[in-house]
Amino acid sequence: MEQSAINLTSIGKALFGKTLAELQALVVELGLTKYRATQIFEALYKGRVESLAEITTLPVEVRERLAAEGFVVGRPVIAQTATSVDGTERYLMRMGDGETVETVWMPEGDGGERGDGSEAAAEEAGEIDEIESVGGPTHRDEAAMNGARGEAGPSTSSGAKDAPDSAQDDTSSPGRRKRFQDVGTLEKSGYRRATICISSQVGCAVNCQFCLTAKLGIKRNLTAGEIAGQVASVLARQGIKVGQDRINLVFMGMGEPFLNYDSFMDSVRLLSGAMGIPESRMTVSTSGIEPAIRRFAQETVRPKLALSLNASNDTVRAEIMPITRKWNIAALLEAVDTIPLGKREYVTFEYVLLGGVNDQPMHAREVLALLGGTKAKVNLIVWNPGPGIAYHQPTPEDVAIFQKMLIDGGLPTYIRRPRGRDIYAACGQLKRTVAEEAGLVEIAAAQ
Ligand SMILES: C[S@@+](CC[C@H](N)C(=O)[O-])C[C@H]1O[C@@H](n2cnc3c(N)ncnc32)[C@H](O)[C@@H]1O
Ligand code: SF4
Repeated sequence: MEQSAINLTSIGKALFGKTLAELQALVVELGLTKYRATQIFEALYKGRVESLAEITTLPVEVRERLAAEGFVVGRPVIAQTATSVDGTERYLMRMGDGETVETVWMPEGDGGERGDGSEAAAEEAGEIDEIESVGGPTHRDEAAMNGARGEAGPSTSSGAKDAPDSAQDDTSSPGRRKRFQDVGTLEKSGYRRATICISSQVGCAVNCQFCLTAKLGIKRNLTAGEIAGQVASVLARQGIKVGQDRINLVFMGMGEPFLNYDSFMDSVRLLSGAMGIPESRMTVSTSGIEPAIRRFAQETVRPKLALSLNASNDTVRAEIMPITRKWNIAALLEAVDTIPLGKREYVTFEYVLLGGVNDQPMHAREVLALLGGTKAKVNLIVWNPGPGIAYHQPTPEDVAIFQKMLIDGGLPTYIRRPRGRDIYAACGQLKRTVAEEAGLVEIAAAQ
């Protein structure tokens, strides 16, 4: 790995993240032939090189010229790792200017992608071979055409299959063990399946009261190269063969992707166009930035959308997510309605269950009133605790009742499997310093 990739203060000299057109402009400016840009492009995104020296398709003098001009590959570097008992790996990713974010590797995923209409979810459920991604009616139109709530959604039995595995991490249960054995089986059958959770900002400005990342505040946006580069670094570490292995991406790590919209969307284009991961295998989660949701609805290439609803009315939501005072639930749902959905595509509504705050039957009824009759599915997330955050986990009984009420009301409802809670890698736990300072996580230096 080139030393300058770590010490570089200017991230502007990073090649990783540049489009082919940008690389072409760059090489032409240096007086090199345009074809060199294609070689660099291939090496960066397909060859997964970490340093200029590894771009052996380029003549030595061209590599030296690039180095002399200060250019580096500049892909995020895995500086530290933590491994969970459940197989999840959490990486501390260091950027060119020394800032760090966290990225999570989840063999087999966390269930967050289930039932969202994505290719991955549908294949997993054995529903389809192929899926239409954009251009259909909006989620309310489609539901109306189906004539019934949740008619096109996963069956309630499939929701029940993900049964409340309680508010506790249950990695010792036979069911859980079987899921991990399945990874080995998949490997033997020739491919691997995993989900990578990506960060979009260093910290976050949104200040959700239940989220550990919020405690960081916002330091800066990540560039498109830094967002896509997290994926490239993890794929390289895991030896993943894109096109053969099944990789899902969730933009659910540190930060609010829709407050870094342009870089987020540029990274989507790099990941799909240059790195070959279809956008139908990507899901972006937003806390609800209304103008950005409307913009997202206009994109021709876009991931699936997950909206962090997290409360059934504006009063509770404003308490736990102060951003609700800017854009309330009604405004968010109207914006979501403008998204043209594929035939089997759903909008996911994430709902973090906080004991005694938003997890009671009256809240479930309000959720049904908000989302009933739409092409929505709900992902319940049992709150993951963090130091200094004074919420409680819901009881397993309350989780079960909440899920059953939504399913009975016609909303496909899943419970997200918590991954890597023991290493602070689960939803909303990505805040390295707090966890480490509290002595809760053992971090190993990356090999
Ligand atoms: C960490 S956020 C990142 C994406 C985006 N900023 C958002 O809020 O949707 C991903 C999901 O984690 C949820 N979350 C945050 N803190 C959590 C916690 N402590 N336990 C469980 N889920 C949490 C959020 O509500 C959101 O649905
Ligand atoms: S839940 Fe999402 S938007 Fe809210 S503070 Fe955490 S990362 Fe930011």
